[in-house]
Amino acid sequence: MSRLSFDLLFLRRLCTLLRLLFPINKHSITLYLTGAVLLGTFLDQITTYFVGVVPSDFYVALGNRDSNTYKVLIVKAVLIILGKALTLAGVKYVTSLLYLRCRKICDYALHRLYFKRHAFYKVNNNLEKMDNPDQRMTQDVEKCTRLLCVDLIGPVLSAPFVISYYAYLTYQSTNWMGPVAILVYFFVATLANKVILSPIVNLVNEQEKREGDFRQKHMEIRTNSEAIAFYHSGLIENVLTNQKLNALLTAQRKLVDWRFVLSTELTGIVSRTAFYYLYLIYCFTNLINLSEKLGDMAGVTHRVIELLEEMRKLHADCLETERPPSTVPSSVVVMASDDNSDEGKEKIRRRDPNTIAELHGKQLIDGDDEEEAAFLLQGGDREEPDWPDDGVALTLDSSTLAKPHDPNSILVCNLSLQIAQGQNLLISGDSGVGKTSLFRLFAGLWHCAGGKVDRHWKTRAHNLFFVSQKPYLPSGGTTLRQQIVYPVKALPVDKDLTRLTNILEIVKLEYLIDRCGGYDIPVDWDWMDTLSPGEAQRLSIARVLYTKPRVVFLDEATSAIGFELEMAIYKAFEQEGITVVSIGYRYSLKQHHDMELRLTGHGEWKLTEIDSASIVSRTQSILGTDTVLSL
Ligand SMILES: Nc1ncnc2c1ncn2[C@@H]1O[C@H](COP(=O)(O)OP(=O)(O)OP(=O)(O)O)[C@@H](O)[C@H]1O
Repeated sequence: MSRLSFDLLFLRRLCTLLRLLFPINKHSITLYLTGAVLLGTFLDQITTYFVGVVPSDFYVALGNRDSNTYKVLIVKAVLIILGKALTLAGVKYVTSLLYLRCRKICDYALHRLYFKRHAFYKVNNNLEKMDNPDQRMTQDVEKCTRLLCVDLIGPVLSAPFVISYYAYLTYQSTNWMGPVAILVYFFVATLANKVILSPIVNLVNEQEKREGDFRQKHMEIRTNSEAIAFYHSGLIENVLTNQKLNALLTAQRKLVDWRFVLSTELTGIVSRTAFYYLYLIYCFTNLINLSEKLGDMAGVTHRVIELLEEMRKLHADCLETERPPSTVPSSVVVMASDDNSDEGKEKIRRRDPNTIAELHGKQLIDGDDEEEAAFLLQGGDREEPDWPDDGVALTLDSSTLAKPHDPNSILVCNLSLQIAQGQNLLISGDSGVGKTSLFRLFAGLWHCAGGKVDRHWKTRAHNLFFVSQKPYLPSGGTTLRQQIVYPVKALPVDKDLTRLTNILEIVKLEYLIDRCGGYDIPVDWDWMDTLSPGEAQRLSIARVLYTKPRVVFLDEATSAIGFELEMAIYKAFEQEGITVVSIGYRYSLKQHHDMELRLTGHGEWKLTEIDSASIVSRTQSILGTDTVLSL
């Protein structure tokens, strides 16, 4: 790991961060908020000055026994205290709004790069040297923006003025009341804190929970990155993750609003005790504290901007240029509705920004990512012409596959093969020999060490559908419909219900309809934890039957399902005209395939035709004729 410190690299990264958070244009809300913070800090300093000098006026009036001046001073003091309370609370409120805005901008920008194409797969699978990207996007971004907006911006920008001014005043006067007042302030403020803070405990609790949910979502993406990458569903995950972020920010906003009330009351007490000649000491102490915070910020800024830079590089070099044009991934979030109306298509063609916001959540940075906008807006538009189609999905031409970062560790050597519609292929071989890695190559997640892969179709779910070894079911609040139609985004469409029920009957999961209270009720249990491995596999198969891809890639996708149901599932694939490429060990699987590619280790392989008739008779002899014929 590279050593990060407070150096030129930090300054460069700080500039990147500032450019991201404070874009210089007339719509830049963060710039306006920073202006408001500065104005508030300035006003706060003025009121602090008056709070400091008003006691001395009282001394003069009391010494002269001047009751008229004393009365005027009382009114003046009350106004000053109110002013101080308001400015301090105002500064706190505006800095908190600035922090929330900056956090949102920073996380949205990182999410956009993270979920675009397969960046999340690369950064999570050690294909790029990047530790804990999830922590960088959650905790580190939070800390970095909080330190910058809440702790540093106001004091750093106003420090030169405040220090020189109070240095001048201290030089001119002295007063023994200072330490006593500070002590009184300390006791009163502590007492007031204790009483007034109680109601916000619940809000803090909620905020912590939301923080945990947000982190958990990123953990989920990290753990299931391969499955999600196979689904090419980065964009729907982006939407789901932003939902968690927004729930967290809403909880934080409530807290900020409450603290606004709180600080208005507290500052009424606080402001009674400021003295300008002690203020200088306070300012210096503050600056010493700030240097500590600046150090903290340097650490997290390195981590956050390093991730941003790495992902930008990844998109610039690897994901775009290392692929032939036909392999540009097309992670499209398609709406699971039959919105084939002319109006719907027209909206999509026009790239209506409201449609994007409606479907995918509003992105803060408009950006000029034409390619991304095109992907997002192609939803449902299946009439768009594909590439020339001769029924061949993929061609491997003398392809050599090796483990990432280890070109000498060859898994498959010089393989020439075509994946074509109507030709079911079984891939077999011992554990760890490279079967799943071949799927990674087919899906464009890994690249060839030699030879080439030609993709004849766009990598979309309705063309090529990958079902990974470990089923992936998005967690919390997900409806049954969303689980079935994944990776497209679910919309309640009544006319789909019969079809969904038929599919659930094929995979024998119809009881889930009752258990979930229908198709469109968000369930409050975790799908992965609650469903058995066999049920999770059957739900993954239901997705295939819903999507009806031209070719499905099944990585031991029926390993936890009984023989009879497996037969029924393969029969359903055949009826739907879905070509199957399976990885599996079971002998009985052979009868559903035309060819077998056997990986024998050390890069060697054997491609043979399968004699289905002899397989069926052998399976019959093992399982009994009646069982097989009845299917
Ligand atoms: N990201 C990675 N980086 C380096 N090596 C990897 C990575 N992913 C997998 N491998 C290694 O590549 C080899 C092939 O893995 P693969 O998952 O293709 O095996 P498999 O044949 O599908 O095994 P199984 O039948 O047990 O699922 C294994 O030795 C595995 O440890």
